Amino acid sequence: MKIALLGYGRMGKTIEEIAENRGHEIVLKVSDGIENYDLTKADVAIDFSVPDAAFKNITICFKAGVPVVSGTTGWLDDYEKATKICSEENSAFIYASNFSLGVNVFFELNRKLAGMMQGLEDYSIEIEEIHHTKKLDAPSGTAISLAEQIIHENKQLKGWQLDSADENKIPIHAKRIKDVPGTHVVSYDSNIDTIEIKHTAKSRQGFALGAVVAAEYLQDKTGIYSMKDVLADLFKN
Ligand SMILES: NC(=O)C1=CN([C@@H]2O[C@H](COP(=O)(O)OP(=O)(O)OC[C@H]3O[C@@H](n4cnc5c(N)ncnc54)[C@H](OP(=O)(O)O)[C@@H]3O)[C@@H](O)[C@H]2O)C=CC1
Ligand SMILES: O=C(O)C1=N[C@H](C(=O)O)C[C@H](O)C1
Repeated sequence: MKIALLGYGRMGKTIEEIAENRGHEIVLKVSDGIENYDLTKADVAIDFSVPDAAFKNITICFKAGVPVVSGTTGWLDDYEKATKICSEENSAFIYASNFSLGVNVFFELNRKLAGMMQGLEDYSIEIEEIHHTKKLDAPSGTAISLAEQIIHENKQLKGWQLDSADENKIPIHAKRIKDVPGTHVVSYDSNIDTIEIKHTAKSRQGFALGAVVAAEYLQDKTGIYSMKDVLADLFKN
C-alpha cells in the first residue's frame, strides 16, 4: 500500500516506522507550508496534523479520490461537512479520536459501566486526561468520546465541560505533564466508595498501529467507517 502522510510530526514519524515494518511505502509527507502536493501515487492518506489544517487536507484527498484515515483531534465542528464531501466524491473515510486497539476496548468498557451506573444517583462522574505539554487541544478527543459515550447511556446528563461545577455536566480535567503519551481515567465517586477505569498508553505505537490497520481496511472501500468496523473485520475469524 502506498501511503500519503498528512502531518509528519510525532505521530507521522511513528506511523512511518510501523507502516514500513508492515511492508507499506510512504510516498508523500505533508507538513506545514506544503501546498499543491501530488496525491497521484497514494492509495490512502493518513492525517495526523493540526486542528486548523485537517479539514482542508482531508477534503483535498477526497477530491483526488484518495481514502483518508484521520486521527487529528480538535477539528470536529467540520466533521459533518467532511463526510458530506466524502460521499459526494464517492471516497472513503475513517475518523477516530483514538486508534489504539486497547482504547477501543476501553470505550466498550466505558459504555457498559455507564449503562450499569446510570440509575445510581449517589455517584458523581468525572473524567481525567493527562497528555504531554506539546498537545494543542484540551480536552483530548478521547476524553470527549468517553464523555459522549456516557451521556448516550445516561439521559440525566446534559453535556460535558472542562472542570465543570454543574452537576448535570461531566467535568473533564485536562492535565499536561512532560512526555506523557496519553492517560484517561473515568471515575464514579460516592461517600462510600470510588469506581475507576483507566487506560494508560505507554508510547505512541498503539495509536500508530491502529491507524495503519485502519488504512489497510479502508484502501479499497468507499463510504464512512469507524474503528468498530475495523475491529469487527479484524476479529471476524
Ligand atoms: N486519534 C489518535 O489515535 C491520536 C491522535 N493524535 C492527534 O494527532 C494530531 C497530531 O499529533 P502529533 O503528531 O503529536 O503532533 P505534532 O505536532 O508532532 O505533528 C503535527 C504535524 O502536523 C504538521 N502540520 C502543521 N500544519 C500542517 C498543514 N497545514 N498541513 C499538513 N501538516 C501540517 C506539522 O508540521 P510542522 O512540523 O512543519 O509544523 C507536524 O508535522 C493531534 O491532533 C493529536 O491530538 C495523536 C495521537 C493519537
Ligand atoms: O495529542 C495526543 O498526543 C493524543 N491525542 C489524542 C486525543 O486527543 O485523544 C489521542 C491520544 O490520547 C494522544
